[in-house]
Amino acid sequence: MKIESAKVIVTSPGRNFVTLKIVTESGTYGIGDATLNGRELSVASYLEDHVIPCLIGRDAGQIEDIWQYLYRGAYWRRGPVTMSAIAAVDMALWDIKAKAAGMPLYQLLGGRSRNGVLVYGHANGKDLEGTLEAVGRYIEMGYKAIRIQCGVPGNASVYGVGKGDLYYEPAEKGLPPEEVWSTPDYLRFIPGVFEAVREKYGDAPLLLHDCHHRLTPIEAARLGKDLEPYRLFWIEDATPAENQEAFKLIRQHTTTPLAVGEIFNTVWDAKDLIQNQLIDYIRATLVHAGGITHMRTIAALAALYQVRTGFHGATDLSPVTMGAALHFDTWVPNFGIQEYMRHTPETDAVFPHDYSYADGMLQVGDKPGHGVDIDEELAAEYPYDRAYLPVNRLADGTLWNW
Ligand SMILES: O=C(O)[C@@H](O)[C@@H](O)[C@H](O)[C@H](O)CO
Ligand SMILES: [Mg+2]
Repeated sequence: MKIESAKVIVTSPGRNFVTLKIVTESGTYGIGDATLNGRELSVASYLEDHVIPCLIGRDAGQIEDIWQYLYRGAYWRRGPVTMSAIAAVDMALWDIKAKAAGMPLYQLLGGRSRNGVLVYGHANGKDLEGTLEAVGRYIEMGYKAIRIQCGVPGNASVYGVGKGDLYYEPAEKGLPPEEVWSTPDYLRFIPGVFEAVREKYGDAPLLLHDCHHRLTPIEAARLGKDLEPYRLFWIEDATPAENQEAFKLIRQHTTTPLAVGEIFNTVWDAKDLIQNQLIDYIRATLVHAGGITHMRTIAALAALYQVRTGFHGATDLSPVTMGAALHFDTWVPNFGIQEYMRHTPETDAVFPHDYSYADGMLQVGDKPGHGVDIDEELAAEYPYDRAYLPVNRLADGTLWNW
């Protein structure tokens, strides 16, 4: 089944998405997500100017060979732009192969390993009262797992406290907004938030929290210890992970489970973390870590060390990633949990899909492929609108991690 054409579709139904569509000579097509929040056009160009010319005429069924060709053949390996481009090709080719086989992608991967995909939603509030109310709303919607982010008194903004409730969009149009951060205020305040949640809603809800790269290892160790009475499911991105050894220091101080990796893009970013059991969940997901082909490598290594998947699933990952990830989640033996930040209705209209939410779980559909499409006409109505993630500074102006 030869690749006849391929194109990149950039659309912005409320936020920017980059999608690759590969069409074979038989007319069967597949789509892949190539969205990299704040750097979208770099991946669009990588695909249009450097990858697509090399795809035309190749056998769409040779998924592994094309993956190796794009990874080794680029000479310059790894990185979010390269690996997001490779991911988009990979997702589209797996979509084609499953459609050609007449089966949903999870069947092609190895069949169903679970009845449904446990997801977590995002309860957040500008203050403790608003956050407690948001947690109640997620419990009423049937969520068993809830991520909790709360405004910190004295701080104008913190990560994860959005403008809305169901939808959280961190990127802003125009140039990067600058935020100010106080770790001492945060470390003093956050344990009390989880104490209040447990007091109000009991021990049953699975509670998660995202530190979003802002702590040093010893600060993360302190927060992990302070949160132990509230038995969190995980704290995420407790400290930047370029130095994977940093997690040793956190691990030796606390039993709060650790998740990391949404900004990872190959197995090499996580190898030492996994092999030394410094983490409990790996957050890397299809769109930024080389697609289904490479995520199988990462998940297989993780399984050897009882590390489970915890795919990133923010709104800046398109429904194409969500759909393909749910097929992976349905199959992968060492599944942990799937993040589920809902997309807006206008985004869902551009990307019709067959996955659905009920009672704290997402279910994949049984259509051949990954079950997500793109309405090109509708997509064309939303031109690209440059937006950036915020930049973070400490009170003295030191540039910090957002
Ligand atoms: O865990 C998460 O979902 C966050 O870390 C994301 O919202 C992240 O900030 C965005 O994906 C960045 O684009
Ligand atoms: Mg995160």
